[in-house]
Amino acid sequence: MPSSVTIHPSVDHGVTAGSSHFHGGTLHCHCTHNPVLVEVKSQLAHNHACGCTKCWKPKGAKFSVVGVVPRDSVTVLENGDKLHVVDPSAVIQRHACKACGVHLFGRIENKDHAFYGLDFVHSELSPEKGWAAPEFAAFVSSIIEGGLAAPSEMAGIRARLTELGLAPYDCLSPPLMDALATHAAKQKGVLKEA
Ligand SMILES: N[C@@H](CCC(=O)N[C@@H](CSCO)C(=O)NCC(=O)O)C(=O)O
Ligand SMILES: [Zn+2]
Ligand SMILES: [Zn+2]
Repeated sequence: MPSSVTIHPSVDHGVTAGSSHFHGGTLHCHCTHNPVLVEVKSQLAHNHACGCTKCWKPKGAKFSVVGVVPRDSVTVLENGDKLHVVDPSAVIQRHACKACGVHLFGRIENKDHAFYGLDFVHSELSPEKGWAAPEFAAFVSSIIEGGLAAPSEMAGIRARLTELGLAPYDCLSPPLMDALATHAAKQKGVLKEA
């Protein structure tokens, strides 16, 4: 089902299923000389296309594709001195290569955050096959904010995402939004038990 509406190179020709026997691999930045090398000893969870302005996207892509792994499964193996945190004030501390700009991992350091303990990683940076497929599209309207789409294009983009099996949301997926809300309700002591 090819389309003139592009999302991200890894999904534009269809979403590739992941392997249930896959347990991680390596991530490499785009530097040809002394690339940053990161090991991820875990399969991805909640892999998704993200339209937000903060996530790293390959050149020409409207969306990022990003998933989460336990932070303890992430190890910088080579050239870690090239990494810097793109926005220290952001909830997700994105560690990017200063030379090529690729984001190697995004870490949540706020212990009170619902997703504390998880790192956001881009499996397209890995030569290994078997990473879990993206399951939905998040922050779709944010591509307008990022100057990557005109409002008039949004119906076609959402239709293409739906055709690819990536349900389009303007935040995270309902289960993840419920997890954030549940965490907040617990912190406020107002969680209603079913
Ligand atoms: N409209 C804003 C939204 C940015 C945003 O909230 N991004 C989410 C999802 S990023 C991964 O899916 C988020 O968690 N942000 C926290 C952070 O990025 O630190 C925009 O587009 O910038
Ligand atoms: Zn680099
Ligand atoms: Zn994002």
